[in-house]
Amino acid sequence: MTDGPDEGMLSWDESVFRNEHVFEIDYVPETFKHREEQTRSLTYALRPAVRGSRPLNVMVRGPPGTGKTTAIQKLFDEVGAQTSDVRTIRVNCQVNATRYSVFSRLFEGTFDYEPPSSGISFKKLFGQIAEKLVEEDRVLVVALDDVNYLFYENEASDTLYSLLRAHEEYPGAKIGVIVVSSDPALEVIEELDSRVQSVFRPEDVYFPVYDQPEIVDILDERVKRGFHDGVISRETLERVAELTAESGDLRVGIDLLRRAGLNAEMRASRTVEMEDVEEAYEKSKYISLSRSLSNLTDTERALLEVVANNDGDQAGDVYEEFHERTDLGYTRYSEIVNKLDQLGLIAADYADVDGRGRSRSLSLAYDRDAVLDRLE
Ligand SMILES: Nc1ncnc2c1ncn2[C@@H]1O[C@H](COP(=O)(O)OP(=O)(O)OP(=O)(O)O)[C@@H](O)[C@H]1O
Repeated sequence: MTDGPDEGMLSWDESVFRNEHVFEIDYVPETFKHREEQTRSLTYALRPAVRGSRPLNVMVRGPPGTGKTTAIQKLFDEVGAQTSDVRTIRVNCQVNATRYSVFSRLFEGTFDYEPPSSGISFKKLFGQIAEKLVEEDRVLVVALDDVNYLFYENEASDTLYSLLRAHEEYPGAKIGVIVVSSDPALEVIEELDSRVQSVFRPEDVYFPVYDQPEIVDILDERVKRGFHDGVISRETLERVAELTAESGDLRVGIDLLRRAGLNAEMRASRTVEMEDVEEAYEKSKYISLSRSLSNLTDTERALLEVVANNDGDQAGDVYEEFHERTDLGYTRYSEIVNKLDQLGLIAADYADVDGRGRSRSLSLAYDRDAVLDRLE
């Protein structure tokens, strides 16, 4: 750097970023620190598949942003590099929340094209996938990522039952299942039908939240790849880690770094300072809120908006307004209330109401304006 008058100031063609892409949501990190034990357990469960046998089923649990999806992606990449005799398919259940839609994804992963849009029966869809497996003598490993969404739609038992009993209907079909859940309130196994429970005895792999020193360690790697040298001080990075640890979701930290970098550029500064981080946090702290909202249907969004406008009201009163807006009945209403509650968007608490016995009151789990802004 020179001692000229512009020292410390960015010009138009300069950037604090060496590679902004490392802060994007779909970026798969080169290194995956502090998950050695979990990676070992997953590898152990999948090892039989590489030898041509049915792998162990696995249940992966842990709060949001603790590396579950990344671990599976890395594992599948590794299996793919070892052998072509194993087909690995990850299904995002936030998007594919019914048995039919999960199997459509499996069809696509098997044949490299989508099932006919005119629609075929579930039995046919399943039959074609299984027959292809047997014909190719391949093992299929299915990861049901964010499986909690299958539970919200009451589709989990049927989906798992079909996958786990496939070899009975299609002899020779070898399928292993990894279910991934980020809902701490969901006791995955207990909530499955007993017919599924009797065949599903998965290995347990738990992903705890990262502690602050671990977060510093992981984010430091991104900083090195993403920012030019000297852009962010250790002290500022530690503040980022401290804010990230408040939610436990590593996505907050990654988003914080990116936004703080953009804020620094906005000030035409070559360095990211505390003020850039604090300002960025006002947005980054809502990243999990934005993520949950982006997957809601129109009626679910409508209900959330009604709750936002009647924060703390009784479920019965909220229903009336919801019904007026959507014309939907009480059963559907209750299902959506439960889903929003399980997603941590609202809290549905029982309370005594004068003279009316016990009733649920619905309140928002986030700041009202933050929710309404993001629903627009
Ligand atoms: N150990 C790690 N090293 C580097 N990056 C990581 C690590 N763990 C998580 N990440 C990053 O954090 C983000 C969230 O991770 P990931 O999607 O794997 O979490 P998750 O547990 O599957 O979350 P959710 O339950 O919400 O789906 C991703 O951008 C991922 O790259």
